[in-house]
Amino acid sequence: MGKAKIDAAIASVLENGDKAFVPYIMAGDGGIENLKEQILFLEESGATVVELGIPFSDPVADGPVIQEAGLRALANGTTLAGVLDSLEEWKESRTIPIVLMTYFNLIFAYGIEKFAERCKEVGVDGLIIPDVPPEEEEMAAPTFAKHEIALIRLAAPTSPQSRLEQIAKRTEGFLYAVTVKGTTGARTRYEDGLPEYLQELQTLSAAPVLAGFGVSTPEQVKELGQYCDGVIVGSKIVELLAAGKRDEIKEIIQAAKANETVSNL
Ligand SMILES: O=P(O)(O)OC[C@@H](O)[C@@H](O)c1c[nH]c2ccccc12
Repeated sequence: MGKAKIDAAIASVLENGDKAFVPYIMAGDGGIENLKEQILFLEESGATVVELGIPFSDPVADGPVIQEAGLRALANGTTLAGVLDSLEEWKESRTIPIVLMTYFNLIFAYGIEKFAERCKEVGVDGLIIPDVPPEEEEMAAPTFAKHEIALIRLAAPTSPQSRLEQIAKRTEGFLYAVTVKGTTGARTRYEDGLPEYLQELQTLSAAPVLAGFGVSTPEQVKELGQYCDGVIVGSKIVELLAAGKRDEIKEIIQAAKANETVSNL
């Protein structure tokens, strides 16, 4: 459970010569009653960890596709407490680790200690909290550490070197390497110097480095995988799941498995 479960899941794909694949979905998009089936589909399709977004009224780091999914989820009554209850109900049915992506306001309103305890109870293994910078994480990080919940830190191409070092040293579970400046969403082109940036993060980080933001095709998954330990895909998965295009989701996940290289980054 917790951080150790994420560590083991990623280590096992890497030992196999594959890359980790982390799909992001918005909890409650399509109805909270379908959350179990959606996550089990991702598990069966070969995902390594699921990143589960909690809908929020002011999603400052989200691009348009995820914002809309959040609005749909809020419109059908999805709440943080409701998502946690759902995860608890069927926790024995899944083996895939769960990482919640949530803004700090929701955690603060819930109560940091109570939230950490509840995460442990329902089988949440890690957290991504995009609006808590390293300078401010002290108010919550020790509580999550006490409950062995991984706090996954985000590194951005705009972070200065000293900050990247600090983030890479502290991260737990994996290091989330943000590949582009700006919000989430599909892109057709990466920043110049991305391979070097990812390789540098690999040398700084003791934890696996996973790249996310703007990845949407099986080809991009393969390309990026050459420079890091795996990829995270959000907007494209959200879009395909809402459209019922599950075969395309499987193709994207499979691209992380096939251990071949392509080069036109
Ligand atoms: O949607 P993209 O471009 O594939 O990027 C992943 C991303 O959506 C997911 O990890 C995420 C959703 N909301 C976030 C907020 C901050 C950081 C990351 C996220």
